Amino acid sequence: MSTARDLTITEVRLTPILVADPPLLNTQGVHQPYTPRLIVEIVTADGITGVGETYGDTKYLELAHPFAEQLKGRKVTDVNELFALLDEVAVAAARVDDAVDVGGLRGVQTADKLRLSIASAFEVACLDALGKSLGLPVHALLGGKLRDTVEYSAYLFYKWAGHPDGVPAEKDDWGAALDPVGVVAQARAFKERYGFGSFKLKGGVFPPEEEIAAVRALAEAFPGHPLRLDPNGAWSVETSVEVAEAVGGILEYLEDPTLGTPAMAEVAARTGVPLATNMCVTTFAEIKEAFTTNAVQVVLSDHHYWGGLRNTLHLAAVCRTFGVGVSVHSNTHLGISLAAMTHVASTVPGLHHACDSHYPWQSEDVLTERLAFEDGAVRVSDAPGLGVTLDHDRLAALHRRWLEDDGALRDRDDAAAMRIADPDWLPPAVPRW
Ligand SMILES: O=C([O-])[C@@H](O)[C@@H](O)[C@H](O)[C@@H](O)C(=O)[O-]
Ligand SMILES: [Mg+2]
Repeated sequence: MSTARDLTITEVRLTPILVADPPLLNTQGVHQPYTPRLIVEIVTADGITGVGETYGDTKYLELAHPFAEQLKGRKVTDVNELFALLDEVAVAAARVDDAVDVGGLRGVQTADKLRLSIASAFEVACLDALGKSLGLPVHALLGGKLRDTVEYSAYLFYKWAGHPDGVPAEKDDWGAALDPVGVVAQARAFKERYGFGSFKLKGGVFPPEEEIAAVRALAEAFPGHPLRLDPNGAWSVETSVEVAEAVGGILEYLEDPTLGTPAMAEVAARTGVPLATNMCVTTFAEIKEAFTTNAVQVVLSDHHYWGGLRNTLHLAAVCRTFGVGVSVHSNTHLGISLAAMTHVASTVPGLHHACDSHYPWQSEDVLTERLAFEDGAVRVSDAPGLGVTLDHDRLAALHRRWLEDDGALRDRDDAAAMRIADPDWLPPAVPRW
């Protein structure tokens, strides 16, 4: 007996929130005490709700609202149409500078990329709703999981013990990490708490010799564990080559040592150390130059800005064709996105590198139950949809924080956060070293 379903979208709810974030350092500055995210809920005529999550800065919100309007009356099965509608969402010229996005260190900021960063949350919400309606997990809608767990890497950051005095913030229990001893202690805590077997250090914060020392200390403390270093393009080609010569032999890969595909190609040619990126290949248009010049050996897909889970699979197929590895990039995110990342990663053939996730740094979430890392991995859910449940009280509380903010925190700005501690701070000119 067939059951008639009505998967027409009757309501789309957009809830901007601010979530607590520890004082994590990167080459631009430091994370603000609260960071914006956008939670998307899509409700069908049958009363099923699908959820998605993406960046929540103003430039994304101003696109999400008109896009949400266009979705009403369409069906959650019409995901291709959702992407066709994207072109109709106007992006203000001021938002497009084709320059590196200083807030997120995730490559150039084009109109398409901004649109895709919104569409991805709607795509995930549609797939969640469709999965719930069919009684199937999202991975089944993507063709089925190839593994039962997805491995993640510990994401180590140089970090202050707390946000500057007088700045309203949540406390964290990770302590400071400002030298090799601190970085190794942080790595131990990650391993003890979550069982991670590989480590990525966010670099570009201190002069390269200090970061080389930290990587060597990690290698000594955790022999045989894969290590990565990611200075977000802070180094010149010469500095990148020097670092590669110093620690290339103990790195699984070096991530975005320098900015731009030609410079990455030069480092790759001169060192032979595998290079990964979430900065120079961030759109389909950037693939040809990077792959034909052997500039990168691993692309880290961020489903938010690549345009969702299906686009991540398209990217994985292109990477496979060129013999380039693929894995998952992370910026600050919550459990909805971790679930989405885990579903898609479970379906990618030949996933040879542990994925990135900031999730352990997020003490707050909008779910009734947090996702768990066991032995450094997240179990792939077989429950319908993403397998997560929104906690409406938590969502409301984090939205209230966003409403009460005077605007200072609604757009991530790591340099502004650094200026609270160091009033003369400006985002460093690149290359910084
Ligand atoms: O959160 C950070 O400070 C990271 O640097 C983030 O902004 C990057 O997008 C990212 O984690 C990366 O791998 O480049
Ligand atoms: Mg990176």
